[in-house]
Amino acid sequence: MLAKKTLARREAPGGGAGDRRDALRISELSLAVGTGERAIPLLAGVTVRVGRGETVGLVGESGSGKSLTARTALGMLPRGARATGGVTVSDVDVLAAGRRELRELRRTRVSMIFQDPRASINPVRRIGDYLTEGLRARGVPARAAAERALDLLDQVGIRDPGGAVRRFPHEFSGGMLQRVVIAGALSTEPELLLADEPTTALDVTTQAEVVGLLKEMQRAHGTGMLFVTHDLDLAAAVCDRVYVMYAGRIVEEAASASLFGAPAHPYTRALLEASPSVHGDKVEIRAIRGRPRALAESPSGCSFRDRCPLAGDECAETVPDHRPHGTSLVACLRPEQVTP
Ligand SMILES: Nc1ncnc2c1ncn2[C@@H]1O[C@H](COP(=O)(O)OP(=O)(O)OP(=O)(O)O)[C@@H](O)[C@H]1O
Repeated sequence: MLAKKTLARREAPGGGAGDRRDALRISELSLAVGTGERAIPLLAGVTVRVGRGETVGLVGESGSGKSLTARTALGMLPRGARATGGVTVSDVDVLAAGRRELRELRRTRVSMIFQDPRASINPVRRIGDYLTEGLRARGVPARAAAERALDLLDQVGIRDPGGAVRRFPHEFSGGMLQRVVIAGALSTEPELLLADEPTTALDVTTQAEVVGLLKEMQRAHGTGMLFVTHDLDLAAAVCDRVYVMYAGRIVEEAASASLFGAPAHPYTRALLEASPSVHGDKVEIRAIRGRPRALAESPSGCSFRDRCPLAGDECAETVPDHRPHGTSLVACLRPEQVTP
């Protein structure tokens, strides 16, 4: 009942996929820790946009900067980090926000789901308290918050919500607990959901159920979702658009269908060739040569050039700008050699 009311309210001002207002806008974000000669760059010129009701993937190998990028939307920067560029959630300037404003932002507009649900829930608090605290903090009366918790548990497929609210986290399996976390993340009807490898710790069947549930809930609530994953199959199945990260930079952006069908960056192509099922009937799996690099240790010019089969001398000279190629925006001097 409550969910339907919520839905109506969300859709009235043009919610869901039709809303053009961005849930998240990261513009030319650069991040470094340390100062002077000791400064270590972590991200360079990262631009990511998530529309309301849109699911946007952030993919790349371990250490490429996916989590750092996602966490900036919550104002969670590494200790001593300096950021330049812009990070806006709805109309809030995250980089300029004070502690109180950030707390408010996290309480009302942005939620995050991590890989391990047990890390997000206090083990000694009952599920009911976990679900109602965000609502209570927003001024929802105790009784209405309790009803809403039951409703949310029902929506995420927890049987016997009345019993579940009295139980503790250890009484749930990993998959069931991740459902509870999803219910908690959506309880405050955030405009933006950051999902950082939300299914990596789950077995394959549970993974599919949780992803299906996330999509369904996200659509119903008109929430924008930034979906961080190293799993291309999952990104292809879940995301409308995808950004590919390498060594602290975005190297390609495209609609999901075109990115996985016709990659324009040699790194995207290499990732696809290293992933058996996204690549369909091409059964030969080729590991990407060399190892992924952090931004601080990447070569001059294009960061990928020491692993790239297409690299030439000019790739060492400058960091390639993003330019359109086919339906992608790609940071490569030779995309026509990847997709003619
Ligand atoms: N506080 C910090 N100080 C220094 N370096 C950091 C800090 N936090 C992250 N890094 C480095 O920044 C890079 C990007 O880290 P990040 O966690 O964003 O990668 P990721 O793409 O999410 O990888 P994974 O899939 O393994 O989580 C890594 O090389 C990491 O070691």
